[in-house]
Amino acid sequence: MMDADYLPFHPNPSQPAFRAPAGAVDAHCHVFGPADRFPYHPKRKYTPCDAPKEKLFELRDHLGFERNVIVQASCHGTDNAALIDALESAGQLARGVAVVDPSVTLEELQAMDRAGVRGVRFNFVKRLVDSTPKEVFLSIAEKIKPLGWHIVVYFEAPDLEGLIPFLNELDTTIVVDHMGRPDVAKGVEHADFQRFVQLLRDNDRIWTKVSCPERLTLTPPDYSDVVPFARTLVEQFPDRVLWGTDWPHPNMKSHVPDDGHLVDVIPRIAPTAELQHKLLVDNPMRLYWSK
Ligand SMILES: O=C(O)c1cc(C(=O)O)oc(=O)c1
Repeated sequence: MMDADYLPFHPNPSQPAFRAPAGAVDAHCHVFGPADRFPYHPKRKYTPCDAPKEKLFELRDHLGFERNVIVQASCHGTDNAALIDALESAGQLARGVAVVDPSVTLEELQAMDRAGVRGVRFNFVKRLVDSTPKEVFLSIAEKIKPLGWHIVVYFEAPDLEGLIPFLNELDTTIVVDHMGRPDVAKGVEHADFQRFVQLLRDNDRIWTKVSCPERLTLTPPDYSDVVPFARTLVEQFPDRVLWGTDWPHPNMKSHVPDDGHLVDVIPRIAPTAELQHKLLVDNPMRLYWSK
């Protein structure tokens, strides 16, 4: 049963005004359960409502998108069964990012690759996971090399400085979730966000998702205070940005985001058709559908 204070995803999101280009990819979303088929992990730090693949694919069509990149969420730990099931149902219309144990075998990784997995996720957010020794992550990074997978990392802005040496040890494409979660109260010019911008300037193998204004805004459900952060990244790194709904929006406290409204933020952060095409089609297709 979901946590007492858990806010389930929006039951009927609005139709976005923004029309996504043909082939648009929701490059960050999750599937949860259903718990009776895919139980939540005993070590999870939250218990969500069920958010099955059927609802995800329904939302994809409702928002005018064509493909999904489904990211393993911490509530399922390293049991990727729900993710794999969704990938097998979607065929070429979905790819995945898994969370694996250091004991994972090459055969298991190859089976995930055949299902559509193209990366692993390293989660550093303390309220979501217990900390994992860097050596463990480095051993996983070694194991995925034969697959040519990339690494998605989820951390908060205060963690960045300490993580930079570790990120520099990962010699594969790295995708940072949700812009590294900047504190929008500090503004784009603050040293913290500038450190993140500099990280991408210094490392052309580091990408970022310009997602989750709903998590970062100080003025929910208005997302204007987050727009300058995402727009800076889209304009400075147009070939290394991805966008996602983050449906079903786990652990939201301030409000239940309307996915149609999230889509309508896109033209504000990617103000030209060319930038929108890179963000929603070219970049995710290059990273997830190039093999
Ligand atoms: O901020 C969060 O609570 C959150 C959690 C997860 C997860 O549990 O994996 O993933 C996300 O992208 C965001």
